[in-house]
Amino acid sequence: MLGFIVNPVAGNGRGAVVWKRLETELKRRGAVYRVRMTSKEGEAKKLAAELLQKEEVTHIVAVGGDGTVSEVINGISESGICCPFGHVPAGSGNDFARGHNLPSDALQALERILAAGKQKRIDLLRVNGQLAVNAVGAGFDGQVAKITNEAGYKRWLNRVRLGTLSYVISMLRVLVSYQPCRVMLTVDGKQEQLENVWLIAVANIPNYGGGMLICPGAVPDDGLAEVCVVSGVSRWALLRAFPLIYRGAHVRHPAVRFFRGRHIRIQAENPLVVHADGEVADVTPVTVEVARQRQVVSL
Ligand SMILES: Nc1ncnc2c1ncn2[C@@H]1O[C@H](COP(=O)(O)OP(=O)(O)OP(=O)(O)O)[C@@H](O)[C@H]1O
Repeated sequence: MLGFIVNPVAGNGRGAVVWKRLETELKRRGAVYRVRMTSKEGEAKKLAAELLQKEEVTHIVAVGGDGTVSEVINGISESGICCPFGHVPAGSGNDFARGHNLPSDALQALERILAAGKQKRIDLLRVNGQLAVNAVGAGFDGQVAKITNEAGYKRWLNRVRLGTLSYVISMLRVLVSYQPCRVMLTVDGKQEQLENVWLIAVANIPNYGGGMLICPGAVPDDGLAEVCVVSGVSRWALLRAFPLIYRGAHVRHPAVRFFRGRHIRIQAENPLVVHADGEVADVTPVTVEVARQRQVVSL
């Protein structure tokens, strides 16, 4: 039986709208399912584990954005029950859906899940005892995630359906004050001493932060993470180069380097904020490990 976890506020209310369409279709088909609506942050994780442990649910579907996907996958993992996962995107960024080529149309996504045709095992990233589905980042973007989640303007802008603008405001705030520092990056035992590092992004899929192609070579089921390091660039050169990331054209920029591996250790001169899928998860030093082929996804 399918169990749906719905975040009604995802995508500035799109979650509730998408669920109405899905519910109508499920009823039309006479499908048997369970549904739980989230009422606050962190609840999707608990609800996913409960559906698996207390109901006869065998397949969990997250309806929402990347935050909901991340919480549900962590809930499945903590339940100790192995189950296929499906996703109907209804968020603002929907990087997970993009990274796995899931249909953006809700009914098409549901159709694929119900057909239970193509399923694939995907890698996940483990950091500080939790799983990230898309990416882990340290430094500049960790700081952006931190101040956005703490900022009053995020709630206000979400209310007027301009949630993504809060990240742009935070990015500009961090850009003027951020102090790049020396980082020791160890990828599968190989050490690299890096100077004036702005950020280190460890990704399982190419896209990040609502469509930036930070790690264009990341493959979600190859057992490896792609690591993007931005270093040795001035504040203003970084700002000028920023739009390149939306096309993945930053790969040729001299300030950008890439690594690939399974076991990534980040140690920095100053403690750097670390985010996992946009939520603050830790500070450096930190280890990110590829949890190989951990989750079955309906595609
Ligand atoms: N009823 C609720 N009220 C407020 N926040 C909620 C509620 N239910 C879930 N949340 C929180 O909403 C946050 C955002 O959800 P989600 O990431 O799914 O949508 P999004 O931010 O619009 O999409 P994306 O991450 O793809 O940009 C999550 O961190 C989640 O914990």
